[in-house]
Amino acid sequence: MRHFFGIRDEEFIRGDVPMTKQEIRMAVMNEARVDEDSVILDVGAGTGSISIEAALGAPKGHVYAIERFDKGIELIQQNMEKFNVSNMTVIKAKAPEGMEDLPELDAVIIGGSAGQLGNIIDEAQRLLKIGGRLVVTAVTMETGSAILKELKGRPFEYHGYQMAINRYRKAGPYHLLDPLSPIFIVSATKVQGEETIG
Ligand SMILES: C[S@@+](CC[C@H](N)C(=O)[O-])C[C@H]1O[C@@H](n2cnc3c(N)ncnc32)[C@H](O)[C@@H]1O
Repeated sequence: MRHFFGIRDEEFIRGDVPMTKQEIRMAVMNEARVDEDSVILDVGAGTGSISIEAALGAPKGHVYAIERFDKGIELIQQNMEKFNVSNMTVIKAKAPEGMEDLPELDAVIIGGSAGQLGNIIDEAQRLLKIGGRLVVTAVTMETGSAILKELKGRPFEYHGYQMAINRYRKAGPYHLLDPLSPIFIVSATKVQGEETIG
């Protein structure tokens, strides 16, 4: 049966590793154009929420999840088991390490880079098909602006936006708004030739 994106946050097994929230995850899946046979790389996979959604949305494809810390790797593996996901390979490495031997990719999603953004994008550029998608998220203004700097002069067409989600929270008979951390999303498509601003 087709997977409809939008697993609720509380369905994931979580620790103290930051996780991409449902509403943001949906935007990322949409920007990554995850299809049933997509081959996807998730860099900085954290608890695995993006990797799991992508793997369920690409049952004939494959997801590679790179995470540098053991506590994340354990959560990713637990979530794979919980969601019965087998079309996924977990790689413990600090990217761009771990990207050397990957196959051609339809999408690369970057949710963590630890000072390696330029080197990770170098590898993503090499691995992505023409028409493949690069989706980068950032919560700090510094990383948000580093993404734009790193895309300059590269063969990607891109657009971006900031998402600020305010969730309903019940307060007695009323509803208040609970804000999530605003996040920058830059969504790029690999093209032949030089960069253009979309
Ligand atoms: C904001 S969290 C990502 C959350 C994830 N998308 C999820 O839904 O659980 C960022 C993660 O990236 C990892 N990370 C940061 N830089 C990395 C790198 N260069 N290689 C691999 N993992 C990295 C961090 O350890 C952290 O778990």
